[in-house]
Amino acid sequence: MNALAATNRNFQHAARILGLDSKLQKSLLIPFREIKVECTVPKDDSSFVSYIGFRIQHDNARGPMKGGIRYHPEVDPDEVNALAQLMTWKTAVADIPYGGAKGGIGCNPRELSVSELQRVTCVFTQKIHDLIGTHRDVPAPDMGTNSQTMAWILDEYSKFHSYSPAVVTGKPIELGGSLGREAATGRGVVFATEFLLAEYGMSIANMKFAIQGFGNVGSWAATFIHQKGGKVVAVSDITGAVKNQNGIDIPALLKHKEKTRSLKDFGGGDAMDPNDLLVHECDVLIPCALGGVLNKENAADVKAKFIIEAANHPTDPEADEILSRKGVIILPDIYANSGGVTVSYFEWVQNIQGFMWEEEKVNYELKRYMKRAFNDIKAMCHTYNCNLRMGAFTLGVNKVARATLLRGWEA
Ligand SMILES: NC(=O)C1=CN([C@@H]2O[C@H](COP(=O)(O)OP(=O)(O)OC[C@H]3O[C@@H](n4cnc5c(N)ncnc54)[C@H](O)[C@@H]3O)[C@@H](O)[C@H]2O)C=CC1
Ligand SMILES: O=C(O)CCC(=O)C(=O)O
Repeated sequence: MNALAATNRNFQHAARILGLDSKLQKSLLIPFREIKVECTVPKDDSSFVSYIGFRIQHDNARGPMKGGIRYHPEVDPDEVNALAQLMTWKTAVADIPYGGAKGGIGCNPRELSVSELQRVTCVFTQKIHDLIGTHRDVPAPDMGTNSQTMAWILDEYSKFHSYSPAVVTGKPIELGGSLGREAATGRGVVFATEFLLAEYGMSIANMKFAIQGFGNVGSWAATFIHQKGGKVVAVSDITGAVKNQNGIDIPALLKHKEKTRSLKDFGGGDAMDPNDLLVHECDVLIPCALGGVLNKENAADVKAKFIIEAANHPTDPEADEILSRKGVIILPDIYANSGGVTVSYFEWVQNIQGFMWEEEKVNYELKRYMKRAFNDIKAMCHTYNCNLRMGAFTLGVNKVARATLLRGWEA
């Protein structure tokens, strides 16, 4: 099932539970605006290459639209649309004053030089600069992009408008980025994991974790789990996978990856087939890479008792049903990975105030927001007798529906 169909299905299920008016349901699903642009840039060898870029602005009932920009060869409009919609529910679950958006360019950043990436980013920004803005739509990093990408967007945007650091978040600290944003999604994932495990009288120490993806989110999540005494028994990324039943030395793996840009040939574990990571023996599985990786082909073979959705939309609805029948507890993406956008919100607030917070304050507030959202989701699960995904969806959809109605929406 494609990402958009799956996301719509979860939304419709939540809307039915909430008893939302059918016309309002339809209106909430249709994106506010869909932008598709062609980005042609010279390569370093002077030949030209063209990419399609998207920015889908899903909803702005609760505030400016917010969400990352992804550079990946598989970016397609339906997937960006689904990810934009997920941002709308995520910002509502986190209770931060934003709507949802997402962007993407269908390129492979691993095959482009730094100057080629800069040119693609600048052309994309030239095409969308009129439609983003501090109080309109605020991009951030996602897969394949990082603080440098945000610095280029900020620079290009500022050529058309006044200098506006709050037009993007996830920036370098030197340009008004927030302390703690780089690690925030992984840190939030680990807070969320602790809150969930505590419900079952468990903690991270000595539990076994398997992590798919070792980029921004995966590497920070692995680092914090390792620090808290959890055993990361398997890690994979696009270059390969490594396992060690006694727990991988994560700082050593980070050093190896920094040196070789790969997980291959790491001395502190055995190589494994990356396709086996999701069904590896562990207590907690944390997908931190692509969407749709848990599906009807592999769900029955998952060994984990808990799945923490650090990636966006890693579990399709068929897998959801299979896993639920097996008794696997899934902490959904729109809550589990909301630490990133929550600290993006803190960054935006700091930029608007022209003030910088200490990192301790950022991390303290992040934990507080994540705890509140967890309790709010639990309350919805209790009210509607539903699982955590529907608890999070009903929480998010209800807030957006109420804001839409209060602003005067009429059928
Ligand atoms: N960066 C952020 O603040 C946030 C990211 N997310 C989500 O987290 C996920 C990861 O994002 P980032 O860490 O930022 O991206 P990233 O680009 O820093 O890292 C992605 C990782 O996934 C790996 N990967 C790609 N294809 C793979 C495959 N087929 N098998 C195994 N690994 C594969 C890459 O090698 C890399 O290690 C995405 O789903 C993203 O939407 C969600 C919320 C915020
Ligand atoms: O930090 C942000 O604004 C958005 C991060 C993001 O794209 C996501 O949560 O999926």
